[in-house]
Amino acid sequence: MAGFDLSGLTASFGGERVIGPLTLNVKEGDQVALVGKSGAGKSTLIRLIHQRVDRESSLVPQDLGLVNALPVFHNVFMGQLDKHATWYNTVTLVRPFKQDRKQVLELLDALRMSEKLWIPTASLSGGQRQRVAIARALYRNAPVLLADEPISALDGPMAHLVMQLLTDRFNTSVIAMHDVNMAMKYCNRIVGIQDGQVALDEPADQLVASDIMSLY
Ligand SMILES: Nc1ncnc2c1ncn2[C@@H]1O[C@H](COP(=O)(O)OP(=O)(O)OP(=O)(O)O)[C@@H](O)[C@H]1O
Repeated sequence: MAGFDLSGLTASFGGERVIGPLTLNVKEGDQVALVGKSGAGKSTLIRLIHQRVDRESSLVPQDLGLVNALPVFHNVFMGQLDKHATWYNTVTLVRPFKQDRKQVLELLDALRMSEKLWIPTASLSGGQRQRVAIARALYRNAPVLLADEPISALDGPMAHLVMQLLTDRFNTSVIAMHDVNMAMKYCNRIVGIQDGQVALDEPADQLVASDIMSLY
């Protein structure tokens, strides 16, 4: 599976509908930026999509989902936990295999933090922690990337480096983003969410920033 076609997506909290019913058809090659004001429903939608496509996706959740007590290596390795036998994962906890160390190190190098390989995740900065979650998604290497504000804690040059990496490595993605200019630069389709509904769905090259700003 590379794309997906989901319908009947709904979510409610305390009896109040915050998403849908909503239909989203994402084709292979679609790099979708989910935009919309705070509280519009982007994170909830990413979670709903993840529930449906699950193992076919690499997820970068907004809360990152890292295990603070474990080193960076192990947090990145978790991206492939379900691809290995239990014995392999258990051995890795104590003595990681050479080929995995090499692969994780290459990813960290691409994210400019190879020196942090064995550092406990708890002692990293916010931007470094975000890059660990990104490395875990890259390591998983699933057909679809689902990412919820993956560059929110990164400085300008690092945000560009990460978006370039993500769009190079994942042919199909749904990325919730607040930065409209970054969304238009790195994604080829813009989906605007307003009050839990799709209020805009256009190719990025047919929009200007002010078209998107009307959602805010
Ligand atoms: N666990 C929850 N319990 C109750 N309400 C929730 C919960 N999660 C989200 N909501 C509500 O659902 C709506 C959509 O929230 P969501 O986090 O999806 O928005 P968002 O567009 O991702 O916002 P942001 O850009 O601030 O991250 C909001 O009104 C929010 O208060």
